[in-house]
Order: sequence, then C-alpha cells, then structure tokens
Amino acid sequence: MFNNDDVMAALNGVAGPDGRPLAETGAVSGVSIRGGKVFVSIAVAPDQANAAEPMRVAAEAALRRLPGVAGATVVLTAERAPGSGQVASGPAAAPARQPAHPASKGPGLEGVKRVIAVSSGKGGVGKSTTAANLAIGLARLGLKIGLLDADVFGPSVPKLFALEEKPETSADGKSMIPLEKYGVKLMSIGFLVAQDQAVVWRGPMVMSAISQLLRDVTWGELDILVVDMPPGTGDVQLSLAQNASLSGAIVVSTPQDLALIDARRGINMFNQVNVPILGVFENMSYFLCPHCGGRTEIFAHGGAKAAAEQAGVPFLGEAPLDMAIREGSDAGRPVMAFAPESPQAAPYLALAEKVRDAVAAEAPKGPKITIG
Ligand SMILES: Nc1ncnc2c1ncn2[C@@H]1O[C@H](COP(=O)(O)OP(=O)(O)OP(=O)(O)O)[C@@H](O)[C@H]1O
Repeated sequence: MFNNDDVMAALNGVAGPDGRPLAETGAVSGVSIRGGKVFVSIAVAPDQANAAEPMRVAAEAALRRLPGVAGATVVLTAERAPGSGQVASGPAAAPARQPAHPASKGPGLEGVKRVIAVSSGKGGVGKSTTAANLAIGLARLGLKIGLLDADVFGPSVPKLFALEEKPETSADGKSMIPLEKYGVKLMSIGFLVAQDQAVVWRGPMVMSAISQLLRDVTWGELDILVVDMPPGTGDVQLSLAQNASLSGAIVVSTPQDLALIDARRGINMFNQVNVPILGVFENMSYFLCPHCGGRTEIFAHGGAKAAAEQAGVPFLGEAPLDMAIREGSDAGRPVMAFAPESPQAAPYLALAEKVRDAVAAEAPKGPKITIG
C-alpha cells in the first residue's frame, strides 16, 4: 500500500507553478488517502488558475501511475492570506466573470435532463436544508435525482446526509461515482477536502472545483440535478449561473427585509443571464412551537411572497422555523427522509411537486456545460 511519502514522491515528478518539482514548492495543501484512493489539493495563485490546469491533470496522471492507487483526484485551491482569515486581496484575487477553462461538456452530464439551482442572496437562510429536502422530495415523487453541493465555501451535504465516506472512482480512474442516500445521488467538495482544512477559495478556483464536480462525476441518468449554489450574488455565482446551463432557479429567503433585499438581487442575477426563475421559497417563515403546535410570526411573515409578486415570479411556499427541521438537518436526518408525512415536511414536498410540474411543463433541454 502506498503512503503520503509515495504521493509526494509522485508529485515531485510534476512541475509546480514555479517550475520546481511540485512537492517542493509547498503548493500541495492537502493529501488524503482512503481505501486506495488519493485526494490532493494544490494551492495556486488566482492569476495562475488557467495555467495550472495542465499541472493538475499531470498530477492526477502521476498519482494514478502509483502502484496500488485505485483513483486520484486533484483539485486547485487558494490559500488564506496570512493571518487575515480572508481571501487574499489584490488584483489577482478578482473573481472570475468568465469560465476559468475552455468549454467542455462533461461525460457525466450526458444523461442529466435538467439542472436546477437552489440559491440564496445571503448565507444561513436554509438554502442547503431546502435543497436537500427538495432533492429527497423529488426522489420520493419517483424522479431520478442528483444533488451537487456547489457551495464550496461551506459544503453542507456531508452533514445533512451524515456521510463521511469518500466517493469511489470509476474503473478507468477518470471520474468519481457519486455517493447515494435517501434515493439521491450526491457529490460535494466536502467529501474530498477535510472539513477543517483551512482553504478559502477564490474565483477561478471555485469555478475549477465546481466544474470538476459537475464534469468528472458519473451522474448517470438523472431527471433533475439539483445544485446547491454558493450563497450570494457575486461574480462566482453569476459565472456559475451563466455557465452551468441551468434549466431554472429557486431563490430561498427568510422573511426579514435584509434577506429579501438579497433575494431580489438573486432574482436579478438569474434574470441577467436568462435563467428562468422557478420561484421564491420562504424558509423559517414562522415559528412552530414544538410544545403546543402554535404558530408565531416572529419576522414580518409573507415578505417573500410579496417580493415574488413584485418581481413577477411564482411563490413556491413557506417552511416554518422548526426544531424538528433544524435537528434533522444537523443530525443528517432531513425531515423529508425521516418524517415525510409530517407537517414540517409538507412545504418541502409541495415545493418538490411544484418543481416537478414546472419542469414537466417545459420541453426537455439537454445540459450544455460550458465551464470546466
Ligand atoms: N426551517 C428551518 N427551521 C429551523 N432551522 C432551520 C430551518 N432551515 C434551516 N435551518 C437551520 O439553519 C441553519 C442554516 O441552514 P442551512 O445550512 O440550510 O442554510 P444555508 O442558507 O445553506 O447556509 P449557508 O449559506 O451558510 O451554507 C442550520 O443549522 C439548519 O439546520
């Protein structure tokens, strides 16, 4: 069996960003070996993202040649600016408006009929919880569903689905086989990079990593691939919305004014790149008392509905702020999987039905993936 030293020795046969052997450059920011598979992250400067792609490919090839390696995945990441805890600043850190790599169509996406984004203008509104419950709900409705956790800034799928294993690699070593739980095929950067790894992604790296997650995964036949987008409406999100050939987008918001302002930005972002808005979903809409079942409208309830009406897009429903939803999400037991008949699951199931009906009403459009 091979070990870390073998991996570093193999990487030394590849020229790093500055021309020196890769392992000597200090650019290798993470190595993980599990069950014959090796995952490596390489930190490169944002302005070298395009140039670093051949190095990434060469590193994967070198690792696959190592005796005993069943599969190798190499991703490009960016390191924290020293001491800041923030993405490094300066012109080189400017996010990518354009794809980091030339157009390519992922082999794994050939059988994917539709790609639908679940997005939010701001973090923490329950976008991932909604995406997970929606995906499970759609699977319960009999559709073939995948969920791609494209929120590389804070991947939630490993926790939401209580998964710690890493994806298998295909027999030819070229693609990853998604994990599967509750009837949903799953892929997340969180499966590949240790959760506590100090990695902050910058624009080009985000696109590179997400395109690998889209392109290098054997999704098989899917009716819908649900994409849990990174929160926000910056250039990374815009670029992803523009290039992932989305059939539609759902904007998740809480009822507070600030969240709604950001939700409107989200709607504008998708409008800007001509992605149809399937609608707005209000999460944490009202508080459902676990003791008496009483309903309290903590925030000014109904704001998302008004925002949807104002923007001329459908309103897709509202889910309560509820202990069972939070506990289920945080324990890897989404409410849709464990209590599908419960009142807490009902709004997510209704959302799934609306999404199913909306996509059934339009002509199928094969994805045209142009990032990667
Ligand atoms: N309807 C709800 N009721 C109670 N808690 C909820 C609800 N929806 C989400 N949560 C909880 O809120 C927290 C944030 O949810 P989640 O991770 O889904 O949000 P997010 O918008 O994807 O966040 P981020 O953008 O930071 O990834 C989690 O602890 C989750 O369990």
